[in-house]
Amino acid sequence: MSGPRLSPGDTLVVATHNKGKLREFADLLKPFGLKTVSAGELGLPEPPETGTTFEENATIKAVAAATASGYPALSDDSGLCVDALDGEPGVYSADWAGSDKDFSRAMRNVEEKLQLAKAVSPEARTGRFVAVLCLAFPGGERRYYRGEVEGTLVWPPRGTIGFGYDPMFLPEGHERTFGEMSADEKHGWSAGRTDALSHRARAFALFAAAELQD
Ligand SMILES: O=P(O)(O)OP(=O)(O)OP(=O)(O)OC[C@H]1O[C@@H](n2cnc3c(O)ncnc32)[C@H](O)[C@@H]1O
Ligand SMILES: [Mg+2]
Repeated sequence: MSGPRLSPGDTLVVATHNKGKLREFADLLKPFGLKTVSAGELGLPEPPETGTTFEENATIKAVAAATASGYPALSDDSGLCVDALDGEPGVYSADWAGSDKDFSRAMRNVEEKLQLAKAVSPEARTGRFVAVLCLAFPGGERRYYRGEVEGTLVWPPRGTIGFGYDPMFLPEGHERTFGEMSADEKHGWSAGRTDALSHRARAFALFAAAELQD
């Protein structure tokens, strides 16, 4: 690959203010020997996410962090796309929880809209989690990695592990929601593997293969 590279010992800014994502990135990045620091630890503000695609918002967050810090930065823009709701909440997944980040309310909102759409059977309640990672360098170079996982929206929510919409999301081929899975089970990935389960771990596996191997 041409352009700037990441090497063991380098500092990488994890350009998110979401504690759930930060925990997951700490797990995923652990084997690779980078020095990681979060945007919050650096005192960086949360940039307004004015894009209409995951790629645009991931770019805004990574470029802001790389520019302000002078280090390479990895952002994650993600969300839950529900088929019966024409892909909503999608890039607005965080907004549905309001300024107090109340995801019980956000999940109830999804459920109410599914009821209005008469989406009752599991086949009518399909959707996916999407994550787009942007790796941005202070010099302007950017690279993108995307992961998706298909699943079904269940009601009532199940489990208290994880964050966000996890308790409502039953990944295809599994019997437990993300809210009932340990972090390792939700990732479904460890260093050296190419497969993964969650949208974030799938995107991360592509990032690791491209950016963190010799
Ligand atoms: O922008 P940053 O600072 O990274 O944090 P955020 O929470 O605002 O993140 P997004 O803008 O990407 O919004 C995505 C929302 O989608 C939800 N989401 C994304 N990945 C998820 C996951 O693995 N499990 C549950 N919910 C998830 C979560 O609630 C996020 O708040
Ligand atoms: Mg956000």
